[in-house]
Amino acid sequence: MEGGVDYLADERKKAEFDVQQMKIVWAGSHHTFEISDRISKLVANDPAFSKDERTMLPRKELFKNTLRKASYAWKRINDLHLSEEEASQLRFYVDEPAFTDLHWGMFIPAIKGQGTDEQQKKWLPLAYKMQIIGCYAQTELGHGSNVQGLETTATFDPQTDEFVIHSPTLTSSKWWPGGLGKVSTHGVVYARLITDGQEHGIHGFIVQLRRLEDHRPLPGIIIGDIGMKFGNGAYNTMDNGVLRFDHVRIPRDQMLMRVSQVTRDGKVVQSDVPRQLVYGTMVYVRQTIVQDASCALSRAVCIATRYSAVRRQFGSHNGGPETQVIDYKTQQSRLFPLLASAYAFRFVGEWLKWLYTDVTQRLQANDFSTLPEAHACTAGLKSLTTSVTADGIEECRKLCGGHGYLCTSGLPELFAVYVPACTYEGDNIVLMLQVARILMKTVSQLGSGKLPVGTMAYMGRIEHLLQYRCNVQKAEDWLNPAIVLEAFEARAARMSVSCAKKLSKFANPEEGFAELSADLVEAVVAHCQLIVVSKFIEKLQQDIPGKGVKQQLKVLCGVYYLFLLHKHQGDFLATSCVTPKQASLANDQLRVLYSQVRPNAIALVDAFNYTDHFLGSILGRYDGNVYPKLYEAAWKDPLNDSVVPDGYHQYIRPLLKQQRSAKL
Ligand SMILES: CCCCCCCCCCCCCC(=O)SCCNC(=O)CCNC(=O)[C@H](O)C(C)(C)COP(=O)(O)OP(=O)(O)OC[C@H]1O[C@@H](n2cnc3c(N)ncnc32)[C@H](O)[C@@H]1OP(=O)(O)O
Ligand SMILES: Cc1cc2nc3c(=O)[nH]c(=O)nc-3n(C[C@H](O)[C@H](O)[C@H](O)COP(=O)(O)OP(=O)(O)OC[C@H]3O[C@@H](n4cnc5c(N)ncnc54)[C@H](O)[C@@H]3O)c2cc1C
Repeated sequence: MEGGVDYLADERKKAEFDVQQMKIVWAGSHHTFEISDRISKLVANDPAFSKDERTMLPRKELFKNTLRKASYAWKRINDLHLSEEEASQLRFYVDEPAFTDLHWGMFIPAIKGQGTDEQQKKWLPLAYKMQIIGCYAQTELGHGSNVQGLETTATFDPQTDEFVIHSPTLTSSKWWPGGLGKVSTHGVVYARLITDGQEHGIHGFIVQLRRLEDHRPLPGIIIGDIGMKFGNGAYNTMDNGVLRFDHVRIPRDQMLMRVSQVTRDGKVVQSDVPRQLVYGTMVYVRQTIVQDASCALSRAVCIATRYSAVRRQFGSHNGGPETQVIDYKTQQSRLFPLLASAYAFRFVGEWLKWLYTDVTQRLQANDFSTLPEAHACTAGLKSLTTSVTADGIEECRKLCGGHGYLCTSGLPELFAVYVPACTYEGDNIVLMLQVARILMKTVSQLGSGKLPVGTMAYMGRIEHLLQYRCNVQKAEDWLNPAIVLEAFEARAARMSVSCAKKLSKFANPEEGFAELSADLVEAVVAHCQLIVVSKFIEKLQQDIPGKGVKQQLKVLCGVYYLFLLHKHQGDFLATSCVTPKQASLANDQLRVLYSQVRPNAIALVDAFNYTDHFLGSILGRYDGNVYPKLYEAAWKDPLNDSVVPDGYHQYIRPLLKQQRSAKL
C-alpha cells in the first residue's frame, strides 16, 4: 500500500484467490511482472514524472513539460542502462503521449519492416541513439483511410539520381502525424512514386525535415502543429503536425526499397515481397493497439470498481451504513462485463502478439502465406477492442456518478486520450470492412476444396454449423466451453453466409458490398467476438498455478461470453442459434456469475498492479481514501488561489451594484 489507512482492506480480505499469482497471469510471465512492477514504481516515485497539474496547463506549457519528461526519461534509460523492454515499460508508465511513441512505435518499425539491410544499417543506429527523431507521415488533409488516394508525389529525376517530393495541392498536405509538428527531424513520408511519367503506387521515403544544427525546417518545407485537440491535457501533449513540400530533393537510396526498388536508370523492380508489406507498419501498430486496449480498459475498470466499493448510497438500516454501490445488481451488470472484457482483451492481445511474431519470422524467410490472416486479425481485433474500450471508459465514468466527471477522477482525460484509437491506425469501420471482404472471400471459396485456415478455420465446418442446434437445457449448461464455442461459431458463420447469399443477388458485387456494408460490419463483429471468446477459452486450457486463480478466470470468461450472448441475443435468436428459453437461461447463469465476481472484484483489479501514479485518479486510489483527498484537491485548483476571483471588480461587482440600485 502507498501509505495511510486502507479503506478497502475488508474488500481485500474477501478474495478467494491468490492475487500475486493473478498479477503474474495478467503481466504474462514472472519476467514481465518483475519488470513492469519495478519500472512502474521507479516512475511513480520520481517527482519529475508527476502528472498532477497536467489537465490545468496551457498548451505551450503542457507541451514543454512533455519535452522535459521525454528528455528526462531518455536520461534515466541511459543512466540506468535499461534494456529495450525496460525502456519501453518506462515510456509506458510515464503515461504521456509524446513524439517518442511515434519514433519508437512507427518510424523505427517502418524502416525495419520496409527498408533493405543497407538502409537499416544506415538509419537504425542513428534512430536508436535518438541522433535523429522520426515520425510516420502518411495521412493527408484530404485522405487518411484511402491510402491509395494520397496525393504527395515522389518523382524520380534520373539526371540527379534523386526523388523530388512535392505537395501538389492543399489537400496533399500531410496532416496528423504525431511528433511531426514541432519535434521530428525526419519522417517516413508516404507518396506516389512516379518514374518516367508513370505512376507506381504508394511507397515510403525517408525525408529529412529539419536541420540538425538549429531545428529549422529544410528549404522547401513548411511545417507546424495542427492545433488543440479534444480534452484537457490528454492528447495535446502530442504535436500532431502539418507538412508541405515544395519540390524537396532526396537521394534515391532514401526510398524504402524492400518491396520495390528504383534502379539508377529509373526502372521499378518489384521484389517477390507482396506490395501489401508497404502497409506492414500499420499491421504492427494495430497489434500493439489491441494490447493497449486491455491496459486502458483495465485502468478505467480499476478506478470504477474501487470507487464503487467505497461509495455508499441508500439502504441504511437503523442508522447503519448505507449500501456500497457495487452491491447494486445494475452496477454489477454494467461493471463486471467490462472487468471481464479487460481480461479477455489481455489474453487475445497476448495471442495476437504471438501471431504477429510468427508472421514476422515467416516474412523473413519469404513465407507470406499468413499475411492475410495477420491483416484480418489485427484489423478486426483493433476495431473491436478499441470501440469497446472507448465506450467502456465512458461507462466507467458514469459508474462513478458525479465525481467521475471531475478531472481528478482521471476518467475524462483517459477517455480523451483513448478515444482517437477508434480512428487512428485505421478508422474502425473501414477496418471492419476490410475483414468483411476477407470473410466474404472465404465463404465464396467454401466448396472449392480450399480449406479456410487460422481464425477462419471454423468456416470449414460450415455444413455442420448451418445445421447446428444448441442443446442447452439448464442454466449451468452455459458453463460448458464446447457448447459456448459452437453457439458463437454458428452465429458468426450464419451471419456471414446470410450476407454472402444477399451479395450474390447483386449483378455488381461492389454495389452489393456497399449496400450491405452495415450488415457486413455486424457479421465481422460476430466473427471477432468469436476470436476473443475462443482465445479466452484456450487460455483456460493452460496450466495456471495459484490458489483459485483459474477458477476466477473461468468465472470472468463466463461473464464475458454470456454478457455478449445477452447483449447480442437478437443475432443469436435471428440466426436460430439459440431459442428464447436458452437465451433466458444464459442470462440466469450470468447473474449467478456476477455474484461470484462480487467478493473478488477488488482483488481482481488489484491484480493489474497499477500504481496510484499510473492510475492518476483520486477515485481509484489503492487505499480508497477518496473523500478527504477530493476535498484537498479542490483547494489546489488555481481558481481557488484567491477567495475573490479575478474579474470580480470588472464583471460581478457592477452587476450586483446595478441590481441594488434598481431595487432602491
Ligand atoms: C510499443 C510501442 C507502441 C506505440 C504505438 C504508437 C502509438 C500509437 C499512436 C497513434 C499513431 C497513429 C498513427 C496512424 O494513424 S498512421 C496512419 C494509419 N492509417 C491507416 O490505418 C489507413 C487505413 N487504410 C488502409 O489501411 C488501406 O487504405 C485499406 C486497407 C483500407 C485499403 O487499402 P487498399 O485500397 O490498398 O487495398 P484494398 O482494399 O484494395 O486491398 C488490397 C489487398 O491488400 C490487402 N491488405 C490491405 N491492407 C493490408 C495490410 N495492412 N496488410 C496486409 N494486407 C493488406 C487486402 O486484404 C487486399 O488483399 P487481396 O484481397 O487482394 O488478397
Ligand atoms: C490522434 C491521432 C493521431 C494520428 N497520428 C497519425 C500519424 O502519426 N501518422 C499518420 O499518418 N496519421 C495519423 N493519424 C491519422 C489517422 O490515421 C486517420 O485519421 C485515420 O486513418 C482515419 O482516416 P480519416 O481521418 O481520413 O477518416 P475518414 O476516412 O475521412 O473517415 C470519416 C468517416 O467516413 C467513414 N468512411 C471512410 N471511408 C469509408 C468507407 N470506405 N466505407 C464506409 N465508411 C467510410 C469513416 O467510417 C468515418 O466515419 C492520426 C489521427 C489521430 C486522430
